Amino acid sequence: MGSLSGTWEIVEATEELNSGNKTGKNQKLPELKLGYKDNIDDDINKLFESISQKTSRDLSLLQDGTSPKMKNALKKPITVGVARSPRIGTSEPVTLKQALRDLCISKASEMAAIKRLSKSTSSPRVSEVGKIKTLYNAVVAEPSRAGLSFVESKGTVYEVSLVSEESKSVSLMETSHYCQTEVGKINTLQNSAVAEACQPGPSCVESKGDIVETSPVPEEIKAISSEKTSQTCQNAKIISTSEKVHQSPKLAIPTTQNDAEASMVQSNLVYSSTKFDVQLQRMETSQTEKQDSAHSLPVSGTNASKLELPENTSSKKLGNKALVSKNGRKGRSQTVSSSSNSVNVNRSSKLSRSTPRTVKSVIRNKNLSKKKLKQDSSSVLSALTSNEMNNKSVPGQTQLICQRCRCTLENTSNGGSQESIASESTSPGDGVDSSNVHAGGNNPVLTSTNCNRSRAVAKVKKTTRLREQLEFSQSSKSSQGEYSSSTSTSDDSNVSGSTCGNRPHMSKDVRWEAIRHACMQHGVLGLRHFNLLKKLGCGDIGTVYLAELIGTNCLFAIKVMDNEFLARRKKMPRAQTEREILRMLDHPFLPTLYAQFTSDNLSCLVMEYCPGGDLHVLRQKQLGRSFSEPAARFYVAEVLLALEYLHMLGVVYRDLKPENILVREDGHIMLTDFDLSFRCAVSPTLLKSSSDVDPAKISGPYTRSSCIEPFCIEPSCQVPCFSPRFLPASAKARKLKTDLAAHVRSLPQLVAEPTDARSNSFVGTHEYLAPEIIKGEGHGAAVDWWTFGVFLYELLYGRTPFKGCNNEETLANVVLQGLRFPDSPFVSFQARDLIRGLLVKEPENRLGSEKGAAEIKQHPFFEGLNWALIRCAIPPELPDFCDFGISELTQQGKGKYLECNATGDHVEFELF
Ligand SMILES: Nc1ncnc2c1ncn2[C@@H]1O[C@H](COP(=O)(O)OP(=O)(O)OP(=O)(O)O)[C@@H](O)[C@H]1O
Repeated sequence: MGSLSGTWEIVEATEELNSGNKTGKNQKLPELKLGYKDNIDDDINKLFESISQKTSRDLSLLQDGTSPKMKNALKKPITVGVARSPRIGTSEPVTLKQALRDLCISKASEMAAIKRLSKSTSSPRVSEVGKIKTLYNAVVAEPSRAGLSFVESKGTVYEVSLVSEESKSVSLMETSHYCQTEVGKINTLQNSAVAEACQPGPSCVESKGDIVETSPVPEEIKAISSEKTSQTCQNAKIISTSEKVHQSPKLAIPTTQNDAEASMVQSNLVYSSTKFDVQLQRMETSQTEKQDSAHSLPVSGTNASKLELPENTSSKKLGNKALVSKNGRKGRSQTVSSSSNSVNVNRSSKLSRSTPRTVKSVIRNKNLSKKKLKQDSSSVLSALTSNEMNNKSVPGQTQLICQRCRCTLENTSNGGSQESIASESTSPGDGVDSSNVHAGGNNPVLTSTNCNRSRAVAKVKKTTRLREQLEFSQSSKSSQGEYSSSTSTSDDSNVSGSTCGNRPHMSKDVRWEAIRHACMQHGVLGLRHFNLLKKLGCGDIGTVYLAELIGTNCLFAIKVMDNEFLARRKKMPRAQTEREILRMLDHPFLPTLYAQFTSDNLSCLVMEYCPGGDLHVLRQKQLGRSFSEPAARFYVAEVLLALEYLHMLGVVYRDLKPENILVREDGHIMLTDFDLSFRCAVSPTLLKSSSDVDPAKISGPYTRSSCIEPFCIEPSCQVPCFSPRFLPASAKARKLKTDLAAHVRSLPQLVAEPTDARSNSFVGTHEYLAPEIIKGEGHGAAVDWWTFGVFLYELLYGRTPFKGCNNEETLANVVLQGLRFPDSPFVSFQARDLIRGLLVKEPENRLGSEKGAAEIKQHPFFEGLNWALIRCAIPPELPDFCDFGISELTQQGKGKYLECNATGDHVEFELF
């Protein structure tokens, strides 16, 4: 045979087979026709037989000196029933040797594949069956590992719930049949993705074409607590690669970190590729109804997170499957498919009103039960807020009081509504209090009809109860009242009136009572109801006075702004911004706005009074004009929390400096002055942090030791018997700490601060301006981390780091000069390291630019700090803190600083 290989040709010619030997030349080899319907073994056998017969016959002929005519005949194409190429109708000449080799290889491959399959299903490249089996295994294995379970079949709908390790009850029997189809492959792919999403670890699913490979989940990740698991389960990453195009589909289901926010689960599926565009989309195809199966996983609550899988499609369409999240169709999740060649990674996700991914079955310990309770409360609260109380809600008690304030209703109907945080919300109704709403959520609007009011009262009562419940569950050991992450918005009117509101963290404040009482008594609050005692200071847009609400012994700081002046100087927008931001705030380290009104073209903001002066003045009073490190740490920590909160509300502060940090009566701080802030949208995102930690940003001991609250383990807390014998206790403690720190860092991180916000304004204070502002490149939230670094520097060293002889030089230094630390006073490595991380000139490399305050909080400078209880921490001692008694102030203030005609409408006093 070998000697004749060059003379024999086998040409696939299906057409010729069908047309019945048009040339007539093939008639000489009819026995080589192989039928499509014969099985491959028969075909091969026949082929071999024919070839051997012909070969021996021709050989004998040739040897006998047969005519060359016969040789030519042997070169004619023969028809082979089994097409080698999918291009049917075309002929491809193939040598006999090749054909035989192909056949043999093919056969051998088949055999080997079958053999391999019988041993293991791990190799998906064997055949379709192999692939499907592999995929099937992926489905079976992954959910079971990730705590997913299939429960019921509902047509084509896959319901996938996220359950923890404990509740893994997998009913796999129902899944077997669907894996026999291409739909099964798709479903498997998707389920793998979902399963991966629930993996409490950083593993990912890689899909290469039809093949799904699932990386194992590290054991230590599995071992995290179920609470952490549920958090972790919100994050997922899928990397899928089709044959030709690499894709990076991402399934990200970010969730909020705190309990109140946990009620909102956001699903964001980003699945992009060029050829393998994947959308989650239901495809109604009757043809495949039989093939499809649905598997629903047990979910607690009525709203499971559902993924709806496409009903069948042929394998050719696999690359273009659309996977649809049911949530997405309900508007709960976003589905983003990329167009070709663009990997659309939409990391941002919007908080939706979706029902929380509850995991009742998993909640076994008390903590989780509590958390669940809180989630339920908050979800109900948020539901009420969004659905029932939209534009109507106010806390019950205040509502009742304010109902009697005719002024309130008049003001409401008068409009005076101004744009507020939420686009849909307006907040008229002066004299009406605020309601507790989620940040950036719905601001209440009180309607003027009694009917609506009474309905609102009922709802508000309900909400108040819920909020109390929530507050109760959220309360810490602090004796200083409740803290809630929710925000109150006060009413607003630039016409006239007043605001009496109630903010959770100040709900027991007597000043609220005083304001309410005044509201009831006078109807409309105005300047005439205050004794202006002292001018506290004068800013760009207004003057701040210390004032007493007449007859109440309650002191307030009233910021008075002349509207005409503002309009002339085009500063109205700044005043407006400040007013809007103040209305949103409800935080212990940010000012509380008690009321606002307009009198005689003067806009007035009634705020909490801080008798401790500002940090700039306080610093001057320190020994060496700088704060000790513990004092500085205390102040910057509180400022950090305030900034974090502002960022979460979509406020980039931009004007951080000691002058704007006021000291409260109790020694804690209050960040004021928001007229230079800018507001932006925030899209809370859950980031995987293990790979996200950029070691370049953090040097020094960060990698070795870090505050890992709440798992922080001091060496003194070590239980010696838990330490391995061969390790000294301190080494063991260090190792444990490092492990835990690494573990905490590997957990997903909620980023609820604006990371993409942009502004081009040139605002700030020279010595505090970030390089990107000076360069006019556009800036975002990272400017606050720059100023935070300058602020810390100034507190510790008594001067700012880039100060020049004049403003121009200062600006040049900010952009060009490297950071230097003076030799004295002595400042710890950790403090300098933090400053170094913050004062990075490129905003994208700056500490905090990626994950916001959370990134900064983890810095060793704050090690051991109990962030949650910082309000209970004892503030630094205040030097000769001069707290005027109210009577003294009243005596001092009357007529001395201001001339205020309290009885009439006309108010005269020095403004600027
Ligand atoms: N709630 C308050 N309690 C005590 N003092 C306050 C209070 N709010 C403001 N002040 C003081 O009043 C002064 C003027 O404050 P204001 O915010 O109007 O101006 P500013 O801080 O100079 O900012 P800007 O010029 O950007 O408006 C400040 O120096 C501040 O110390």
